[in-house]
Amino acid sequence: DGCSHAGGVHGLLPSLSRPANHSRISYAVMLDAGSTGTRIHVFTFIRSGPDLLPILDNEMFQSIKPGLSAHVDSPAMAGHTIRMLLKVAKRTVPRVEWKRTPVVLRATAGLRLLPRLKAQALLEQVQHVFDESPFLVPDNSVSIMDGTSEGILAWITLNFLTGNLSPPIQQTVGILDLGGGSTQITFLPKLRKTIEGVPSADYVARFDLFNSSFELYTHSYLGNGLMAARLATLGALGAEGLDWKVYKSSCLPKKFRDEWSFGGVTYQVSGDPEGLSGYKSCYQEVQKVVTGTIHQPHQLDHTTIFYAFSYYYDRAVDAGLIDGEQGQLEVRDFKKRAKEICNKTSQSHCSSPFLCLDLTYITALLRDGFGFKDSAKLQLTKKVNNVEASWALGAILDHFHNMKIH
Ligand SMILES: Nc1ccn([C@@H]2O[C@H](COP(=O)(O)OP(=O)(O)O)[C@@H](O)[C@H]2O)c(=O)n1
Repeated sequence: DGCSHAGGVHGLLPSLSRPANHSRISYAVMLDAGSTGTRIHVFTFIRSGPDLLPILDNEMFQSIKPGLSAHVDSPAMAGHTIRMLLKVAKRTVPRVEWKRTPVVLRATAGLRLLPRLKAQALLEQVQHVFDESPFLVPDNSVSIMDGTSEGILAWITLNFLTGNLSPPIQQTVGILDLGGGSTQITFLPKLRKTIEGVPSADYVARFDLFNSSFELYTHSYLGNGLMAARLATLGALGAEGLDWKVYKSSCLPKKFRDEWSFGGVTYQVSGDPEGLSGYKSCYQEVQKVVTGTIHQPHQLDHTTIFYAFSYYYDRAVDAGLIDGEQGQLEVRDFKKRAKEICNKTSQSHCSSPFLCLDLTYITALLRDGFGFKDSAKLQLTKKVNNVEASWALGAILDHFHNMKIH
């Protein structure tokens, strides 16, 4: 991951109501403490009034691996990570603006999965680095974000970047986010039945924007991110990384054996040398991680376009399904490629030993989990107009506009 400059996302404001002399440039820094890495987003906005959405002029982005949870037993390293990333903010934001520029960190599934006190110790290190920094440190600047907010804020980002949030709001896009620890689905239902059919109240989120209230279907599944799903498939979720224990799966190449780490724990993993291999047995294994846990929304029709990012995008690239920053796929394309990779015993299977498992899991999650049809179209996305597809931008917009998410 390198740095990127956004070209400027315009046309989101009704310019009539914006006297030029009242608009000013402001900066905001959001750190995303994910389960597989920590990232910094430095946003440059042109703001004209508290009631209007700002124009996003630029995003500077950089990331560091692994995530903070890998430093669970050495919290000082977490502080070091944050100090390194804040250097990007110092280089990007003019010195005179530092004390007016808010810095915020939100942690996702990696820290949600840790014992409370251990996560707390990591966050205290972050808070300490923030307090020593020259930036504006708002109240509640360092915390673990709940899964519902993660889904809604990513929905806000993608709809802001695709120009769907400027009034009058007509068409919106849905989002599918596949992290390491958790996965999110969020969309604006067109049918009342979708809201009425939710299993519990926390599948519905409301917030206000331009005097309209939105009611979204959203849910975050902790333990169904791609790395957590690997662990669950291997039967190692919640288990310790014991030296003598080898976790096996028919999704891995028969002769493969290696160490694999997630969330600060290292596991011995291997294929099943005497047992089964290939797509069919792999599908049965990953299906167990999906069925019974994922709710199928009443309506996932063809009229709502879903933007799929994070690991959906990364694995589509690894599998050679798309190249470039965006590409359209159907759910059946994941299935077809999963079959090809899992049923192939050649070298390529061994050079990316987890690709069969990952593609098969993505296929099962989309079809058996959420209930997408094979013909459902997904917009695979890394960036829109040069800005990262992530909840980070939505979180900053919420910080400035207080959308009263509940
Ligand atoms: N700005 C971002 C954030 C995450 N990601 C990708 O998202 C995936 C994992 O997300 P994550 O580590 O935040 O996982 P969770 O903590 O959300 O479960 C990785 O493939 C990252 O490379 C990205 O491409 N760009």
